[in-house]
Amino acid sequence: MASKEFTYQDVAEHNTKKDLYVVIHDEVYDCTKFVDEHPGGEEVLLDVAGQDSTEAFEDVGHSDEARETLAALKVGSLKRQAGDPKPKASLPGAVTPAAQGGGSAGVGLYAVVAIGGLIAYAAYQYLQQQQAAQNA
Ligand code: HEM
Repeated sequence: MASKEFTYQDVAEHNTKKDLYVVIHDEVYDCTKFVDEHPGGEEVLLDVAGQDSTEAFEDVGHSDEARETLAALKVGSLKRQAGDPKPKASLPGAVTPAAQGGGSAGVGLYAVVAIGGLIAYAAYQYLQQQQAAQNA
């Protein structure tokens, strides 16, 4: 199978029904011949023509058969360059957890552990007192 490298700009040029490339999981697929056969209709493919359609493809929950069809349409892989749209999983401008002060999740976790510890300690103390009271 061809393993040509495409830039996002290369793929973006193939954005018509007669020449339709899409990017899914950073691989490039030529859906030109498939667009008329797509059980989900041609519209959805035209909507994502020349773009990253990873999210659209995954949201539908395509079958293994669909994934096999997809594999057969592969023409190469995507070569990301600076300034390209980010992979669909992280939306443009989205704040990454690290930039958001990655500590916050950790602090929350510490708080849960600390509170859990306090509760356990209080329960232990309480039981000790109960036992002491019984033995008295
Ligand atoms: C580009 C490669 C794609 C391939 C090879 C593909 C293939 C298929 C196949 C084989 C089915 C039949 C059901 C199944 O086996 O899961 C299907 C259904 C469907 N596809 Fe795609 N698909 C592609 C892209 C997309 C995209 C980008 C969308 C965007 C939303 C989409 C939307 C749908 C929908 C909505 C159905 C359900 C149709 C129904 O059950 O009535 N597909 N696709």
